Amino acid sequence: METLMIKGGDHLSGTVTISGAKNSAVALIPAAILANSPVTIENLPDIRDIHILMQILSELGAMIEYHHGTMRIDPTQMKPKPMPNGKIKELRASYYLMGALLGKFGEATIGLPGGCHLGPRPIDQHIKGFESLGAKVIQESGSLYLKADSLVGNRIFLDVVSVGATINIMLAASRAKGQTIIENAAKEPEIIDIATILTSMGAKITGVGTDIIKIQGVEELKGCRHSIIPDRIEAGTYMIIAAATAGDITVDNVIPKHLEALTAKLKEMGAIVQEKDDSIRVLGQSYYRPVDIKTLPYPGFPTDLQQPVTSLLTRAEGTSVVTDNIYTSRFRHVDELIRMGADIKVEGRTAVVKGVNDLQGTKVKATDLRAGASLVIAGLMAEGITEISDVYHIDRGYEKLVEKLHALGANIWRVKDELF
Ligand SMILES: CC(=O)N[C@H]1[C@@H](OP(=O)(O)OP(=O)(O)OC[C@H]2O[C@@H](n3ccc(=O)[nH]c3=O)[C@H](O)[C@@H]2O)O[C@H](CO)[C@@H](O)[C@@H]1O
Ligand SMILES: C=C(OP(=O)(O)O)C(=O)O
Repeated sequence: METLMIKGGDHLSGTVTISGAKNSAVALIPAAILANSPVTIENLPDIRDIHILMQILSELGAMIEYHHGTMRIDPTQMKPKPMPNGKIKELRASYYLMGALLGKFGEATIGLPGGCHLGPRPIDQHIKGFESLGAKVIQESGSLYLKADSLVGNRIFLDVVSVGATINIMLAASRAKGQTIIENAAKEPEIIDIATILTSMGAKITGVGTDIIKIQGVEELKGCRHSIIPDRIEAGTYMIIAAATAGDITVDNVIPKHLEALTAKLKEMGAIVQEKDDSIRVLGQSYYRPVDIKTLPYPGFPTDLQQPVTSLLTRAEGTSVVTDNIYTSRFRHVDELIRMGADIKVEGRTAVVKGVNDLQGTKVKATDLRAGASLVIAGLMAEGITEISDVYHIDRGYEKLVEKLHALGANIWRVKDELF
């Protein structure tokens, strides 16, 4: 176990290059299972979730080569082995193995997924989708057993807009007989990335990026080469860091359109944000106006940036209201921020953030991935030294965090925890 140490107060400046998107990568790797020849994925982030998925696929018999962000997955020798426990529970995205294995073998036995604790995270819409395609789904002892003699396309209306269910149904439906129509589909950029790889593999998909996606199933999917889109959540985190440290950071290798909701809020607060074709420069200020933030499915404000932006709002002069409409309890960072001197009250899905003069460094704990990111931001703003424990959560989503922040002038380092 490691602790992250941050000596706050520096104005960060320079250029940071954004890695490939975690939430695309964790779906693209399972998608590769569907091919009948090797798939090569480029621009993979070097993060914990990717290493865990690689181990899971190897256990299932895939041959994997991985060098410098490029992974070659040969799925031709894979077998439908049950995966009830173990690594499956270490990440949320293991649920994509359900759709991918169902599409490839017509069966799968997979433990229920893990991921960040943000309140209940049911997968009923994934199950509804698989059942609509003709699969029998049984849940028993923490695992799902899925079986279909043949998958047949259908019309599926999602009761909630779900990123995971949309992608999972796309994976299975790519190999179903006939057409599947997903209504009330999610529109996140990562969904377009998955549709792009499936299309390169030979699938016929239209409507991605709208709330009606049509998938015409095909008999075979072939190998291909694919490069992952930039991680808009990592990019957004560095944009917030620029604002929080009154710095001047150019966030390079991004798709500025993916970050419009954050850009608008940073400008509303008073930061200067300059967009170019594939970079965004944020010039932070010493004074910020308070703003209200409501998280929504894309293109709304992303829930994954709610925790990071809450840290920034502690610097605004006045009261901001943050409402998370996606998760019922994504506020575990708040107690830690309060320990650092923040004035925040949580009621239900809403956090009321009153600006304070300064945060003070102290010992805090990363309770989940973006809670960890919010504490890093708070630590960079705070007086004195902040010690963040349970860094493994942060390592699920941020490639080379310490190195990237160092290069921007941050005083940040890792220490190995004493065993006793
Ligand atoms: C690996 C990955 O890509 N994770 C992202 C994905 O998670 P994930 O795919 O789990 O999130 P969903 O979009 O599915 O969840 C959105 C909302 O729908 C609810 N829901 C979802 C599925 C379901 O079957 N039933 C149901 O009720 C969830 O509890 C949540 O309240 O999208 C979230 C919303 O942008 C992000 O926070 C996560 O970073
Ligand atoms: C919630 C997140 O991840 P996961 O869905 O993998 O838990 C996240 O990336 O902020």
